[in-house]
Amino acid sequence: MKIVVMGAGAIGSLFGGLLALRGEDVLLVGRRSHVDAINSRGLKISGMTDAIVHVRASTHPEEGDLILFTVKSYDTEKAASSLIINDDTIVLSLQNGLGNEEKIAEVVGREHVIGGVTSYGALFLEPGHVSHTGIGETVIGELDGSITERVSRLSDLLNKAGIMTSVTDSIKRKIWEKLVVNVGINAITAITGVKNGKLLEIPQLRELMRYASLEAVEVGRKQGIDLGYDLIDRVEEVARRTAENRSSMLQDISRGKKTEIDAINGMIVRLGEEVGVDTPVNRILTLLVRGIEKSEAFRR
Ligand SMILES: NC(=O)C1=CN([C@@H]2O[C@H](COP(=O)(O)OP(=O)(O)OC[C@H]3O[C@@H](n4cnc5c(N)ncnc54)[C@H](OP(=O)(O)O)[C@@H]3O)[C@@H](O)[C@H]2O)C=CC1
Ligand SMILES: CC(C)(CO)C(=O)C(=O)O
Repeated sequence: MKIVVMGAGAIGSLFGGLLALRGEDVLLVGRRSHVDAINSRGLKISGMTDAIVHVRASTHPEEGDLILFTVKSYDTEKAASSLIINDDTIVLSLQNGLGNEEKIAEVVGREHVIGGVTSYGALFLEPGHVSHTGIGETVIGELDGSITERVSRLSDLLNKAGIMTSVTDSIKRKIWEKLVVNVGINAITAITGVKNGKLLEIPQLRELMRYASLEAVEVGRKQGIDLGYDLIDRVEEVARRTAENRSSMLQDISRGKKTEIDAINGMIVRLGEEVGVDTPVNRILTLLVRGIEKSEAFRR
């Protein structure tokens, strides 16, 4: 199986690197400086995995049997348009936020797309070097909920590479559950500059986190997704488990990079409008993050 990683940044390089370490045929597709570093010195993975992986890298995709799709949500359409697929190609999105699978499906065809969420953690340190920062479950599933041979085969492939993976018949709910966690944690940490754990220690931020998550659960339920209100407590549990993390949105803001706000809190606002649920907390969080993205003063 030829594997192409579309968007070899932090998580894509880690997954591609782990698969290549297991002897899989992998091509990492990323930006020029990262590609050049990998082609000259190999991919360095540090942290929870320690390895130099000799894996091919390019700035342009080639045809693949499996495409691991790991660009940020705002790059989805452009990256999907550059894919080269055959009749049997599977495109597995591991992105955060809502709507990525649909955008990819619009470009390559729905039958090619499998959804995924991962609690693995990775950090892009410098060109040619990523850090493996967290281990968690990866869940994949067909968009229509069927349990197919190809999704089971894909799960086996990832498990063989040491990436703990299971198959679900409700990937949409899994994506929503991860979304609710990101809605609760990411924007508030990005605006206030605190690590995830502080959201539990500072009563005002904890209250805000619960309101933002609650709005997301209400919108999801109105959209017909079977989300329980206990999810709000799970958001707190994730903040506790990742207490020392600087959320991905906080990291993006600190580096002066665009954030995934539109696919996270912004998506709750948009969908809330569609189904008639008011989302004032997410609206303000979205406006603040968009404003900070435009403001030099907040770069740390
Ligand atoms: N990092 C993590 O621990 C986790 C991340 N995720 C999700 O996975 C997705 C990716 O996250 P992450 O790896 O952190 O992000 P990164 O920004 O580190 O990785 C994406 C990479 O793709 C590159 N890229 C974008 N478009 C193209 C293109 N057309 N051709 C070549 N390269 C391209 C980007 O370059 P450039 O930056 O120059 O645009 C960047 O290097 C996000 O949705 C994130 O929320 C999910 C779970 C964990
Ligand atoms: C789970 C959490 C909030 C961990 O930091 C995350 O997914 C992120 O930062 O994007």
